[in-house]
Amino acid sequence: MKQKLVIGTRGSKLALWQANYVAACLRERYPEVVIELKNMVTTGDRILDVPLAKIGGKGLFTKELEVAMLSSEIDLAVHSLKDMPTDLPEGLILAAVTDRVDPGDALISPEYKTLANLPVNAKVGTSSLRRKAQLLHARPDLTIVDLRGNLDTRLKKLTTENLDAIMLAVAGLKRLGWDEHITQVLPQDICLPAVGQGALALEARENDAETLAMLEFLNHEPTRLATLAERAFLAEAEGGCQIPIGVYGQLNQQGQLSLNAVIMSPDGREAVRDTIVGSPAEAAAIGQTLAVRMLDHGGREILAKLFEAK
Ligand SMILES: NCc1[nH]cc(CCC(=O)O)c1CC(=O)O
Repeated sequence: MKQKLVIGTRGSKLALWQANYVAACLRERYPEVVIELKNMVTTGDRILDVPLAKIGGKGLFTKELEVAMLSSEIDLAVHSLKDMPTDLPEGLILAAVTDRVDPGDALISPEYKTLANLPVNAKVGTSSLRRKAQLLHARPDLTIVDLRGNLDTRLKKLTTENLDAIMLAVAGLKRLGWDEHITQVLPQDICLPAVGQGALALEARENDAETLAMLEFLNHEPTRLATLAERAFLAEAEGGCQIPIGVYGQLNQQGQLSLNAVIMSPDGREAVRDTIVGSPAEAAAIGQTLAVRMLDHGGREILAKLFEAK
């Protein structure tokens, strides 16, 4: 067993909460091991004034941490699984995927509370294409305003930018103890989450058997399998740019893996929805099969138009 583990993390409040959470779990499990945190700045943290969809490129919030891991400056990195690209750099693997706090998306609207209650043309802040498309699908009249920055910045913008509502992940709000701001958790028939939303990913070196073994107890196998299917779906559906996709995988009571997904045009007018159920042992194949099926049933046209528009 290692004497010391260095955890790399971004410096945002949410990232620090997540890294400290993992550090606390490790300290409790291995009281004799020194657990250190190392703060790092990623490209995604540096560029705050450009909509994420426009920066493009994968791994905006992970790359600098991965470089540090490969050079053994840090032993593991804690990320929101949602922010991790589907293909990891050579030599790095997902050592563990934690149980999800909550996969859902929340509406925060102090005045109107729910989506149905928002007045015509209400201004809603989000910088996620996925949330934008699903909001517009349900409410084509809404005006969607770009909203970037850390969770605290975004909450402040609700007031400073005169927005009627903003949308954020339930998980992030809960972790920071800000869930009392939530006025509605959107049902999944209106808004499907992002791939991996709500789960933490522990990334480590593939050849670092000691660290991998020490992290294993943090892995929640049903969540790992469900998100494996979600990530396989994304890898198959995505042509290299951010696209409006929602997907949620879950092990049901019979132990079967079910996956619900939607592919939408950015304006929310076109939508392809589908569901698949299968054996968790086939998680990756299930995700891939669903993506192919949805691409064949209208998804490809939606994506083609998206690329044309770029
Ligand atoms: N895109 C940033 C990000 N990455 C992870 C979370 C929340 C926590 C999670 O989904 O696990 C958030 C904030 C948000 O989307 O509102």
